[in-house]
Amino acid sequence: MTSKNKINEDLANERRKCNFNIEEVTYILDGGKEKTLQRKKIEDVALNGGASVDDIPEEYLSARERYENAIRKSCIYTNIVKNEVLEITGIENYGSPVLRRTGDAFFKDISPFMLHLGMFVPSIIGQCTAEQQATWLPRALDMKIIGAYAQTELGHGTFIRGLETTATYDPETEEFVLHSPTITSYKWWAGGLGRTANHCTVVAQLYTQGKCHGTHLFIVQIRDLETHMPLPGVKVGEIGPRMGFNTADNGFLGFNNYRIPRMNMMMKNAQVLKDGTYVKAARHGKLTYGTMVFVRVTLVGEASFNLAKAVTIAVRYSAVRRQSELRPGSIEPQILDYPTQQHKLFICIATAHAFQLTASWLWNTFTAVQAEMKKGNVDTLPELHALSSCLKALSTSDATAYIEQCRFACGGHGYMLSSNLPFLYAFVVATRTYEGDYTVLLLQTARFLVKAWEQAESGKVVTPTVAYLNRHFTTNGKMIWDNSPEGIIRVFQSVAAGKISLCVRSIRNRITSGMDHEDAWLMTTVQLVNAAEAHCRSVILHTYWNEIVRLTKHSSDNVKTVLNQLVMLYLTYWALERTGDLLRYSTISENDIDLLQRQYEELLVKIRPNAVGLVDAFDIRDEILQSTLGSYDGRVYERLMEEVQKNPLNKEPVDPSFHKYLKPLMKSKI
Ligand SMILES: CCCCCCCCCCCCCCCCCCCCCCC/C=C/C(=O)SCCNC(=O)CCNC(=O)[C@H](O)C(C)(C)COP(=O)(O)OP(=O)(O)OC[C@H]1O[C@@H](n2cnc3c(N)ncnc32)[C@H](O)[C@@H]1OP(=O)(O)O
Ligand SMILES: Cc1cc2nc3c(=O)[nH]c(=O)nc-3n(C[C@H](O)[C@H](O)[C@H](O)COP(=O)(O)OP(=O)(O)OC[C@H]3O[C@@H](n4cnc5c(N)ncnc54)[C@H](O)[C@@H]3O)c2cc1C
Repeated sequence: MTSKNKINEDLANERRKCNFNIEEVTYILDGGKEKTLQRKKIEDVALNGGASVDDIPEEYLSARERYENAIRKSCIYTNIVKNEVLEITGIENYGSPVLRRTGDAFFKDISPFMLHLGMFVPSIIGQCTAEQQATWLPRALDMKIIGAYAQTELGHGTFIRGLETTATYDPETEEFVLHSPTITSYKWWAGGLGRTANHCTVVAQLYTQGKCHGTHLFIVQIRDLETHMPLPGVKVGEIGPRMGFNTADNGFLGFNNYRIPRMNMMMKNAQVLKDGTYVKAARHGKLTYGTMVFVRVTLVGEASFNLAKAVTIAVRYSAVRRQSELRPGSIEPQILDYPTQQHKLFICIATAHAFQLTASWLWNTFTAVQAEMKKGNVDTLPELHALSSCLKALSTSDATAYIEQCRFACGGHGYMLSSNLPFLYAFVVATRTYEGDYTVLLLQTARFLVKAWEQAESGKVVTPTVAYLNRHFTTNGKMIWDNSPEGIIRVFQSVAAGKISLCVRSIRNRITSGMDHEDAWLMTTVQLVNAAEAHCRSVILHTYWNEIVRLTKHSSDNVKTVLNQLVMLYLTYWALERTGDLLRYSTISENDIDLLQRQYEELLVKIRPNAVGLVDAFDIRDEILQSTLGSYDGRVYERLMEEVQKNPLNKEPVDPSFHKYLKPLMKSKI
């Protein structure tokens, strides 16, 4: 709770109705009581200065004012983090998602420092040797240098091998010469690059001794540290207004034979020696893509957090908002009482839980794979790549759709920027594209699935996340429908196995009828995306259920009950969404589907009294929510009115345009 105002009576009633211990659920979502306490401590220190409050809301500012304001607040926040938060929590908390999320109290949109922290620093950690890290990391962590991640070009984002920027080694001077040979080779999109960064990670085609060795990463200084002027040979600027990310100064960058020292190549996975000899660390061809894998992993948690924000706003608002009448003359119901509203919102609560628990599980998988790679074992990397790709794709896509659903659930007021829902949508919809487009990433997962299918077909035991493929070859016919959580999960795995099997059959049939492998694959990609989506859905369902069982073992009865209701709602919702698939791949009958529908509607009724408690359990402070509709105290109408007072258009009773344009128009003769 963050508000000291009187609580709206409807919300107060909702909280009285809640029958479970809210803190217990918060601890589960945060990963334990210690983590919750640590988070609260960080939030207390970082937010108690009230630095986040803008006199004029940022949406009223011009592009230049907005950017300057974002820089001002980024510096305030950075100083708080450096001087106060990390003092208490220790430097190891530097990259903590808690810091990133607390930062949302300062920005409705995004900090221009985000890419420095989210990708430049991780690229130094993941792609540099220990010696290089010693040179760059302390300066970057201390914000002595500010970086961006410049990979995408005007002509290519998805197809990294097609990037055109070149880095040609010159052994005479022991330097790389960076060059942008075409208009399409200009770097485009990098966050923080346009106005803020003085350094960046540049991804370029490495040439040495006359041979191209593919894309590699380089640390490049682009601006003078004193004057901030672009250095000679560097052309840099901002790309222009966007749907969101408007305070992130996404930029363009071109080089004209611009020289950097040899040691500015990030050399953890490959090196160029002084004489120009190329030495490859022969472990895995795609280790230079590591920063993207890291960010994809973190984005699953981001999807959960942003959805949790949206549904907190929408559920609280739905408890306060009253509309229509159920019977003539009766009191108007809270809109949260409409089953259709519950149908829109409770799946969002469940999805935020599913993604949060999946994100933690994925993070553990990521760190385990990292540990193996440190020992030289890269065997688990393909599975991590397949998992992080599809989980990034689905979590960002679902979060986008559900945030929009939360906005719809708030009617007209949800369309106001002050609700924060449009900002959340514009921010999250970009995650479906950046760091790997939705379709492209699912096709990466599909490659892995087809290979796993072939292994299972030849009798090999496959890795745990696709172990259901082994079962597919030992069972005959359709999966027996079973309404238990485990039963539903098994059926979803059978759907995935069935779809992968169809893809393999299609590819083989096409090859048999004369197509080459590439065309056969291409013609099957619609099915492959579908199969990868089904696989990923089964992974999420399985992980969510397993984690709830594990994490609620010692919970109080009511917490166990409500979290079980949510996970059952999630399983049932997806079963109903996919009845076509279930009819095709399992023995489910029409009667079973009717039962599922009834079970779903009963779950809505059961969850209803705890809905506000459930969003309170996300424990997102008002400063972070930044919403007129979603604050803890439910003073929705008062806040909407207060916001009107901040509108510069209301400063004067008569707008100057009246005298300039309207009046002459009104006076003019036809
Ligand atoms: C003191 C100061 C304190 C300040 C206080 C502030 C505190 C806050 C601190 C908090 C910080 C926390 C940070 C959290 C951050 C969270 C939010 C971050 C927000 C970030 C915003 C990001 C903005 C966006 C950035 C970008 O978009 S960057 C650009 C991203 N680009 C892409 O993703 C491109 C997508 N394309 C690809 O990945 C590839 O091209 C491709 C995979 C599609 C194809 O590649 P390629 O053609 O080379 O490969 P093939 O298809 O031929 O496949 C060959 C085989 O290689 C395998 N493969 C492919 N990729 C990988 C991989 N990555 N890993 C492993 N293997 C891989 C394929 O599977 C193939 O294998 P096979 O042959 O066996 O099948
Ligand atoms: C807000 C935002 C911030 C960004 N920040 C950064 C940054 O900091 N640094 C950076 O380097 N980049 C950044 N990017 C760029 C981002 O990574 C790319 O836009 C993204 O990877 C998609 O690539 P693209 O734009 O080339 O899309 P395209 O690849 O051109 O995609 C267009 C369409 O073609 C389809 N398509 C493409 N290839 C295939 C294929 N092989 N099979 C089937 N369909 C295909 C896609 O599915 C999509 O529908 C950012 C982008 C945005 C929107």
